Amino acid sequence: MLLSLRIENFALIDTLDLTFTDGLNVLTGETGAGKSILLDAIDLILGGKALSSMLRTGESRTLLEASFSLTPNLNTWLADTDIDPLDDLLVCSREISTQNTLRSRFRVNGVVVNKQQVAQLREQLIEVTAQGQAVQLGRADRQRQCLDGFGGEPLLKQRQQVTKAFARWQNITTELNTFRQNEQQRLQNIDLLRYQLQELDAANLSDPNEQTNLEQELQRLSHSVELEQQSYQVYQLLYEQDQGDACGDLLGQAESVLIDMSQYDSQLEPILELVQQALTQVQEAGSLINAYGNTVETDPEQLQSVEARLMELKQICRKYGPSLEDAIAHHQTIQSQYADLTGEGQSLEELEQTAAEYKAKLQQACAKLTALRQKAAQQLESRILQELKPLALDKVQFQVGLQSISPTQHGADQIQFLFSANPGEALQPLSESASGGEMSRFLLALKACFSQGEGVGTLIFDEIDAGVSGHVAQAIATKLYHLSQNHQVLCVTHQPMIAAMADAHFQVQKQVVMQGAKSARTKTAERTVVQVTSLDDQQRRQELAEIAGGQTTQQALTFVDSLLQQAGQVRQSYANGKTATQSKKAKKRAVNSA
Ligand SMILES: Nc1ncnc2c1ncn2[C@@H]1O[C@H](COP(=O)(O)OP(=O)(O)OP(=O)(O)O)[C@@H](O)[C@H]1O
Repeated sequence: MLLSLRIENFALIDTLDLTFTDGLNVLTGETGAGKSILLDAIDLILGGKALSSMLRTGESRTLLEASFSLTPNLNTWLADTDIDPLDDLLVCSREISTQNTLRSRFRVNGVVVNKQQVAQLREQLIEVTAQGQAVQLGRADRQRQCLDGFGGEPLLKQRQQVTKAFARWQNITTELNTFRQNEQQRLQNIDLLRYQLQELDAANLSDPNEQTNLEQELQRLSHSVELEQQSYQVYQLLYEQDQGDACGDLLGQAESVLIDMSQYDSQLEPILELVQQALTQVQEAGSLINAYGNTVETDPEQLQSVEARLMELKQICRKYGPSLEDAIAHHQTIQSQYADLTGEGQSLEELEQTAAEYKAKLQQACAKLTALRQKAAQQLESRILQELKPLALDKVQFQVGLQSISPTQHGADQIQFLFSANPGEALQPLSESASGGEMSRFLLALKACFSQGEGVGTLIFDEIDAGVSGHVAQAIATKLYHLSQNHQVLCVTHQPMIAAMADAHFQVQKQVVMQGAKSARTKTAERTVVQVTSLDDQQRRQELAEIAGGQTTQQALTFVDSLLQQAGQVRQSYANGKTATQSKKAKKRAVNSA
């Protein structure tokens, strides 16, 4: 429940402190007096859109603060958010400043909070019903929200299921369409890769040095005759010269001479050693070249096969190289691309099957939602009719039309509120057939349907009585009073009958005052100021007379007294009804326990 409101430097308000009561709080005042400014302040505190034009002219900072009584749910929210209760209060404030840019800060019990947190609080603290909502209520989406809200937790949960199922079905449908578009390209790619794979598989590539090795072998095979002859020539030079001494013979001779010499001079021994090593190496080289010469042979078949393989590798490298190493890497890459494109991913058939399954699940979820909506629609129809009856609409017909449409994220139902205020006349869409006053009462009845049990603490009505008069206004007054017995109600009205039902009555006035003269040179200037007075009984009679008749004549005051008497009767009959219901319940409990 809203306990108090403090406003500083906002629109036409300098400073304002208001204390509210439980039950029905009524704000009255002439048109343009500033009633909506107060509601705007409450809206801003709880997350409404801030504009720099909202600040009091000449001021750069506004402070708005509302105190609410705590409820178990609010206590839980405070505990979850790590904010301490403040003397059993919840104090929400908003500071808006305009130094260069518009800045705004929300606080709860002095702790800075963000907009989402304020939005969570708002759901529990206030619900505003304004004239503009009549237009919104004509919209199909708003009517759907109303019906779903009325259906409660099970219906809202099912709607979430539908939203999830729809998102899944939409995703798979997009995937499927993309898959279909890509299919032609995919099949072409598979063909191309298959051809390349066959070619590369056949080439049997594994060693990146194969080409270099084969080129060397080619040289050897194509010069085998020369190599054989030259090997023999080298062997002779080193080892067995036909004519003259071979290198080995000459080194042997040098060795003998050096052996003799070193008998006389031991300094020659290292030289002897070098000659002996040279001799050993020459002998080894001779034996190796001899062996090599024996292996070299002319092999035209091998030469042909090397040439053919080299030709093949060159072609492969031209297509997939430039080097053999690149061609081998390309082979590995296309192997995995081919695997990706063929069968290892999802096939078109699999995707089509999954899409069909998701669609069936979506349809099932929608069907369940439709069934819950049908049930909720029946209940809402009878509840609305029940609530409209005392609002001087006892002959009204109301129906919630449900028409099947293709599934959407909100289900597969087109919802339309159908209404007829006049007996014998066909039901028409609410937005087309209800008059302004009928729409206001419909809004009020709808609010009443939602307002039983736990819910928001404060219901705010901004001129819900627009366009009505006489006994209809009285019916609205009675309904507002009934609502105020379960919730605190804050109501802006021009109707004396509604104002007469108030538990607390505030008069909003706009005055022009002289301000300034802070120094001798400063001129005084006119300023418009909104003031709010909490009326005592006497003041209240005067204000009621003012709004009833426009002047406080004796006649108007007599009318006001009759209104206050009528209000007393409404209170009394509500109290009697409540007592009767309570004793009925007590009796039932006694019977049950006996
Ligand atoms: N941000 C603002 N700055 C200055 N003046 C403003 C601002 N907002 C509203 N006003 C003025 O304050 C006055 C009160 O406006 P408000 O809408 O609160 O009146 P009201 O009492 O709700 O009137 P009605 O009964 O006609 O709806 C009007 O003269 C309006 O032009």
